[in-house]
Amino acid sequence: MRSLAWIIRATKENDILLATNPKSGTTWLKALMFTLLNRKDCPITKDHPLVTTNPHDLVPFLEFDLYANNQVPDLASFASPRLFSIHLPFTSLPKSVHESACKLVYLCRDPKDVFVSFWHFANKLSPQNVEIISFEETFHKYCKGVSICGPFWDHILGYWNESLRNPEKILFLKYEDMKEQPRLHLRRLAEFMRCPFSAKEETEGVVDEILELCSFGNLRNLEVNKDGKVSTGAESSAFFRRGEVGDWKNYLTAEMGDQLDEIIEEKFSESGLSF
Ligand SMILES: Nc1ncnc2c1ncn2[C@@H]1O[C@H](COP(=O)(O)OS(=O)(=O)O)[C@@H](OP(=O)(O)O)[C@H]1O
Repeated sequence: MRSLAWIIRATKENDILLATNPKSGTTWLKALMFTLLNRKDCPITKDHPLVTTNPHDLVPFLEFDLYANNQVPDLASFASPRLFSIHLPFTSLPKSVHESACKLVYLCRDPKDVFVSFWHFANKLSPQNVEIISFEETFHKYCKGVSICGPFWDHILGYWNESLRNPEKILFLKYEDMKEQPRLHLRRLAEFMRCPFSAKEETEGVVDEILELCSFGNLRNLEVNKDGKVSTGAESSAFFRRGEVGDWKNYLTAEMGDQLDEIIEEKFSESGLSF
């Protein structure tokens, strides 16, 4: 990842950033946040942008898409409020994010499911002539904190602690909670993004319409996500695997599960966070 001090220096007051550790449900939240924010201009019809465009091309990553090959991307062309995404750890965010009134939504997920999701994703993206990465070796590294955005505990705790200090600035969400009570958390998200549901929308069932549009089953079965590629060249289908809570049980041995649980307990016990 590039040096990031210069990224987001143009952060505006009403920008909204989605921050995640990879494989925590970014694609889902991108779809939900895009749909929430743009629902006046893009009502939920068969012509909705999500029907023809993968969520990653609607909400770009600052570090992987916009700044990857361009030191001065044209951020002004994005409609306000602008919606961007980042995988950066909290400690890598530049001053402008802290100093502006821009808002951050952080989504985390059970690290065991994140690991399994990441391993599948990395193998799916490997060129065919490259040996697929070993499950055991990758697991060993993950437990030691070796992963693309640093130790998962630092990534999560960085945003978690700040969300406790500054709840107006950071909304901290969990994938598992979103799965369990999607309506509740979608309403919280809409409030936080300064676009709460009106009484009329509530009566008309817009909450459920958005959840259905952005559901795993719906997005995965769209042509664009079955056969298409995102702008970075990755297959769209790679972002939709199972979308379940607890799939780690199908891949990690009981010992591996215990090992990760011990690390989770050790790293998070004093934080009030649990998985
Ligand atoms: N709509 C929806 N609802 C619920 N879950 C979903 C959805 N879309 C994608 N997914 C699942 O999210 C996992 C991919 O994580 P990310 O989107 O964070 O990947 S990435 O970091 O953007 O590459 C990956 O999880 P696993 O299935 O466990 O691998 C996806 O299947």
